[in-house]
Amino acid sequence: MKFGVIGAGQMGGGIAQVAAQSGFDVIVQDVQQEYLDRGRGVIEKSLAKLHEKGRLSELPDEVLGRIRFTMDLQDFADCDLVVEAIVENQAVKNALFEQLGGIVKPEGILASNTSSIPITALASASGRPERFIGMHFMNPVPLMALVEVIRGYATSDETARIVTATAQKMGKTPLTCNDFPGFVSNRILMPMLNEAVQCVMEGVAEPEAIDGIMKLGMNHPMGPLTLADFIGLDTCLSIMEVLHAGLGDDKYRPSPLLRKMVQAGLLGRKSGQGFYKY
Ligand SMILES: CC(=O)CC(=O)SCCNC(=O)CCNC(=O)[C@H](O)C(C)(C)COP(=O)(O)OP(=O)(O)OC[C@H]1O[C@@H](n2cnc3c(N)ncnc32)[C@H](O)[C@@H]1OP(=O)(O)O
Ligand SMILES: NC(=O)C1=CN([C@@H]2O[C@H](COP(=O)(O)OP(=O)(O)OC[C@H]3O[C@@H](n4cnc5c(N)ncnc54)[C@H](OP(=O)(O)O)[C@@H]3O)[C@@H](O)[C@H]2O)C=CC1
Repeated sequence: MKFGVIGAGQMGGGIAQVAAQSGFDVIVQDVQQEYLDRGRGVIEKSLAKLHEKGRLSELPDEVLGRIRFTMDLQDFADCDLVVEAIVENQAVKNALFEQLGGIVKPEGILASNTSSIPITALASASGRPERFIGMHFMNPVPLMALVEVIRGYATSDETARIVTATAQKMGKTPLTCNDFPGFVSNRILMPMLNEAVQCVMEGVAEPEAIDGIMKLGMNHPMGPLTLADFIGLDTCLSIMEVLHAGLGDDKYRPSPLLRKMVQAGLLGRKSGQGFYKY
C-alpha cells in the first residue's frame, strides 16, 4: 500500500512513522522544507527511543528509508490512502481536500485525522464522499492504541473496511463511531480539559494542584492542563469552538482564559509555554 500523509507536525509525523513501521511506503507533505526537516527529526528521535527499548523489529534507518518527504501534492497521485493531519481549521482543510480530490487516483481513499471537524463536510469538499472517512489517531501516535474511525454520511462499507484493516495492520485498535461534533473522544475529553482551564481562571487551584488532583485522584496518566499543553492550546480551542457551534449548548463554551492564551501565542509544548514552560 502506498500511504500518504499531509502535514509533518506532531500528528502527521507520528502517523507517517507508524505507517512505515508497519511496512507501508509512505510519503509526507508539508508546506515548508523547515517543517519537513523538523518532522523528520522528531521521527528519528522516536525511532531511536523505540529501538533502544527493543520495540522495533527493524533498524531505525530501515523504517526511515520507507518515508519520503515532499512539498509537492502532485506526488500523492498514486496513493492508496492519504491521511490529512494539518491545522484544525475547516476552511484550510476544505481547500486542501478540494485539491487532493483532483490529484489522488479515483480509487484512492482520503481520510482526515481531524479532532472534531465534520467528516461529512470535508467529504463533500473532496468530491469523493464514498471514499472519504475520519481516521483519528491519538497523540503520541507511536504509543497510543486507539484509532477512532468516523464514518461520514456517505462513507461506503468498503472504505470503512479498508481503513479498519489498515489501522489493525498498524498495530492499532480501530473503534467506529458516527459523525457528530467532536465524535466520541473529544466530545468527552475536551469539556474536561476546558473545565480545568476554567478552574485556573476562577482561582480554584494552581495548575500543579489541578493536575495532581486528577492524576493521583483519578489515575489519569497526565493531568488535564499538562494534556492540554501537550495537545496544543490552539487545537483545544478549535475543538471547543466546533463543539459549541455544532451542538449549540453553552456547556461547551470555550474558557475565556483558553482563548486569551491562544491570542497571546501560548500554545503549550509546541510554542515553549502554555500552563507550564518547556
Ligand atoms: C486531541 C485529539 O484529537 C485526540 C488526542 O490525541 S487526545 C490525547 C490522547 N493522549 C493522551 O491522553 C495521552 C495521555 N498520556 C499518556 O497516556 C502517557 O503519559 C504516555 C503514553 C504519553 C506516556 O506514558 P508513560 O509511560 O506513563 O510516561 P513516560 O514514562 O513519560 O513515557 C514513556 C516513555 O515513552 C517515551 N515516548 C514518549 N513519546 C514517544 C514517542 N512519540 N515515540 C517514542 N517514545 C516516546 C518517553 O520518552 C518515555 O521514555 P523513557 O521511559 O525512556 O523515559
Ligand atoms: N495535537 C493532538 O493531540 C491531536 C491533533 N489531532 C488533529 O491533527 C491535526 C494536526 O494537529 P497537530 O499535528 O497537533 O498540529 P501541528 O500544528 O503540530 O501540525 C500541523 C502541521 O500542518 C502544517 N500545515 C498547516 N497548514 C497546511 C497546509 N495548508 N498544507 C499542508 N500542511 C499544512 C503545519 O504547518 P504550519 O506550522 O505552517 O502551521 C504543521 O506542520 C489537527 O486536525 C488536529 O486537530 C488529532 C489528534 C490529536
